[in-house]
Amino acid sequence: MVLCALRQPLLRSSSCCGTWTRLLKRQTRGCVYSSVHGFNQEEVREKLQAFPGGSIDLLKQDSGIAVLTLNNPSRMNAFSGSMMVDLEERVSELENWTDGKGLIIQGVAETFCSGSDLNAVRAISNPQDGMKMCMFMQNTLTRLLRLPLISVALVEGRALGGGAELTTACDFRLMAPGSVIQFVHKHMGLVPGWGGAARLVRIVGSQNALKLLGGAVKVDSKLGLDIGLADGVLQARQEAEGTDSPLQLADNWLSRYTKGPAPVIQAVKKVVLSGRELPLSEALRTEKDVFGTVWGGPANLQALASKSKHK
Ligand SMILES: CC[C@H](C(=O)O)C(=O)SCCNC(=O)CCNC(=O)[C@H](O)C(C)(C)COP(=O)(O)OP(=O)(O)OC[C@H]1O[C@@H](n2cnc3c(N)ncnc32)[C@H](O)[C@@H]1OP(=O)(O)O
Repeated sequence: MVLCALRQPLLRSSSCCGTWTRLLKRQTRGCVYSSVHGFNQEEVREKLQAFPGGSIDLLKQDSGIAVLTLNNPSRMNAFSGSMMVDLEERVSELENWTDGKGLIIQGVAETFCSGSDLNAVRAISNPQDGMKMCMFMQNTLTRLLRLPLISVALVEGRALGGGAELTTACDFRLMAPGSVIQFVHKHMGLVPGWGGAARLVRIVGSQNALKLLGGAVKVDSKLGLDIGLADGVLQARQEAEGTDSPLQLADNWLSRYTKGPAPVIQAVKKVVLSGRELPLSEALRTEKDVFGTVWGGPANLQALASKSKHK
């Protein structure tokens, strides 16, 4: 298996500018589907742009933690076609963020995401268009999960359908009180198609995944913690002034894992990613390669010089 995120630096350093390079990068970085699979990214992008609405906004903070915000409040942050394209573009930006360490994904208006925009879904309900959208979103969410950033979905309100799938493309999920993650696909006569089933099995195991998909179960924060879908629950927000917002709480929660130099944090994500996705021999070789990028590096030499103790 090709682990694209780990190989990107090779692509970047050996390529020159120009349209061909950009096209090649876009096709190969997609990881799961390319022209070999009859997938034409540019064609699908054009089709999706015909269903506009909302936006995906990216804020890269000096702390090295970026915030990606789903912004389509009149539709409970459902994914319009143009938001799918936006997401792909924001992921490209993050792939090129050398100083990045962490990522928080949230929705505006105290809710996460109600899945695909049903107006767009109705318009492309034929199998051919459905397949194209599915391949586009699988590519984007695979690249999102493979970013060398430690990512967390901040779930407030509802994460439904494709919104639930999006949470599985993050390393962690934090649930606000009263929030729900629900794979409603069965009720829509569907199964997940954005890679959500494959990822869910890896997060909660096949027994729990079968229950969640087969029963379209509403996962609240308690159940989420019990089965390992949630990694933390935010405290109920006090109305008093000075209490942290959910985003501040998520930022604090994540910062314990992103504290340190970017190359080291990125290396941590890369070795875990390769362990998670690759057969053991390949994961070990990748680990060796990643180890080589930090051994004798500035952070390593500084730690050696300071004779640090780990009491
Ligand atoms: C299944 C797989 C597929 C994929 O993977 O691609 C999908 O994701 S399909 C989408 C699955 N999601 C849904 O079916 C959600 C349907 N909506 C609801 O269940 C409710 O709207 C809910 C629970 C999100 C919110 O209920 P509430 O009573 O609090 O509010 P409203 O229903 O009045 O919703 C407000 C406003 O938002 C519009 N809305 C909500 N979700 C969507 C959506 N996914 N697509 C388009 N529009 C959506 C809703 O129609 C209301 O609009 P209004 O103009 O005020 O009627």
